[in-house]
Amino acid sequence: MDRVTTALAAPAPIAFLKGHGTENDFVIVPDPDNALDLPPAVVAGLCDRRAGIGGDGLLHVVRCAAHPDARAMAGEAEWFMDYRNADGSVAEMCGNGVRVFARYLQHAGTVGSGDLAVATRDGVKHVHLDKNGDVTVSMGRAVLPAGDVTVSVDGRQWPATHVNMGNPHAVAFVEDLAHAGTLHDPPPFSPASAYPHGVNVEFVVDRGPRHVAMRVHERGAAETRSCGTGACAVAVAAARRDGADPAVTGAPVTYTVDVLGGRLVITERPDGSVEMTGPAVIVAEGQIDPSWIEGVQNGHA
Ligand SMILES: N[C@@H](CCC[C@H](N)C(=O)O)C(=O)O
Repeated sequence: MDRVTTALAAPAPIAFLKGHGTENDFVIVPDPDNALDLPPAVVAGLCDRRAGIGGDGLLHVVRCAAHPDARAMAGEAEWFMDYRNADGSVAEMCGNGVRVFARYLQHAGTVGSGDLAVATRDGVKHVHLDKNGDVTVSMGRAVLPAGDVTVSVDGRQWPATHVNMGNPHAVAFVEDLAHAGTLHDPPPFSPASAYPHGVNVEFVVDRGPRHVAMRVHERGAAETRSCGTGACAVAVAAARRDGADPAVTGAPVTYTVDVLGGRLVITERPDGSVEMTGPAVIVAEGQIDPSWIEGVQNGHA
């Protein structure tokens, strides 16, 4: 009798890319039809710098029409940035991420240079892509909720400005960026009710007229070398501290924000919209072994 051998089809490898914007780095997972299961443990595993690929976050690239959180935006944008922090949590928005997301679409040949709409959990963002140069994103308006907030590190305490850029930020002006310490842990803030879902905390010093430098502890990650929404929050907080409000004067205000991984330029316009310009780089492409993902899901990767 003939033996019939049934070959089990091996699960297909999953494509990924690695990219960064001012050294805020991301694992990019193209998944146009939203076919992949990416639970928090898998995202955290992929972002792990020793056991995984490594990144401050993950950009899941999905068509709006295929994702329940983005379907309503499908008329305005084809692509949805399903952003995840390195610990697997979901965030509303990522400023460096949206530039890298757009650069990926250009790199893949999906879009050319020029203007592009990208859907995010904070709505549709309009991006302008230079062929090889910087990427500019219209980030929407900054909201500055009233109320006093303080943040502290190693027994030092500072008043902070609460700025919402779609995601929450506490911006503290300090005398020296070294005062933020190692930033291994999230800086405690007060009152506890100010940020029920956690917060990104920026520490800022002046470098010159309309020029500041910052360090950041990102919610769901750790200290990162840059944060785009954070740089926007910092620019708006610095402008208000310096008595500049484009909505009052009718003139745009531009700040240069130095981050550990480079430089971002932020302009606030009289209509309140905030524009960010900075680099976005694709570094590598590869394949994820599906059996590794299975191991992470079963807790033994
Ligand atoms: N790195 C990002 C912000 C990512 C999200 C943030 N950690 C949050 O939880 O809000 C940026 O460039 O804006």
